[in-house]
Amino acid sequence: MNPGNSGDAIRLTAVRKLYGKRDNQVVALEEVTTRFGRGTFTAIMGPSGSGKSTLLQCAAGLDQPTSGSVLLEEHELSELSETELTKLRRDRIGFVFQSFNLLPVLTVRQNVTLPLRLAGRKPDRDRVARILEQVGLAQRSNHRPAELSGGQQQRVAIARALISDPAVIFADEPTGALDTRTARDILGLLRHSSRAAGQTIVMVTHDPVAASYADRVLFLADGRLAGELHSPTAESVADRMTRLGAFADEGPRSQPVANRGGQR
Ligand SMILES: Nc1ncnc2c1ncn2[C@@H]1O[C@H](COP(=O)(O)OP(=O)(O)OP(=O)(O)O)[C@@H](O)[C@H]1O
Repeated sequence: MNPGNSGDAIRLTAVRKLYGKRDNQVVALEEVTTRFGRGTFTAIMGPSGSGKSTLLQCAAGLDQPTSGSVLLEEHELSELSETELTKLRRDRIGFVFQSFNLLPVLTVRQNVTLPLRLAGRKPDRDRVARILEQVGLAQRSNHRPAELSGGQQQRVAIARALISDPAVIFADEPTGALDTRTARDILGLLRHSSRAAGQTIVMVTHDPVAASYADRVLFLADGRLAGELHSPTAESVADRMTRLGAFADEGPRSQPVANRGGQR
């Protein structure tokens, strides 16, 4: 292990990401430097198009920065081959997306154990039972996704992310498709994973209430870091988002009061 990195699960240094060519080039990320401590839960917020998903994709090794470095545990991602990256993602990273990405023909149990079986590992019966219990799906293990509610499907996706005991879980709008109550269950589950199991959670969200479950919120604006909040509350997050102009077209109540012209 890199001795200088013992407290960090992920470290980004001067990460830049450009899309497109010359005259229609988009700067999605500009000089982003930050770290994600082991066992911490971070929410990433910012206006639409500010680079949140790009940051998540680069940090998870799903996309390559144009320049800069991403260290995930002791691995410099740009130095890994595609095969090594695939193995790292499979063994050390869990993903949860808004769209669940479950396979409709498989049962809950088969969906949850799929990552292990793809990796040629035999699922441990007790562990599978424990995780299904933890996400409240013990009674549903033989059902197919179409027989479950949206919240239950998202819990299957979380169980699937947890099954290989990943060091890091990346979640992109994991509660975007869920009602408020179900969303809170899911967020509680993610928070529990960081507190009880020491997993590092990085979650993109638009929702200040969802972000308030995290230990820290990172704000992005125009591809740059625009501050962070520790021990966030829904109110403090909403206030910061309003100042970043994120809610600008949602009506007069959410307009900044004190600032003119969007200045911060
Ligand atoms: N594959 C791509 N090709 C070209 N431009 C892209 C691509 N992916 C993202 N972008 C651009 O990069 C910028 C950042 O996009 P990104 O999806 O990371 O933002 P975001 O903050 O996640 O947005 P949202 O909240 O709307 O999902 C945007 O201007 C977007 O149009």
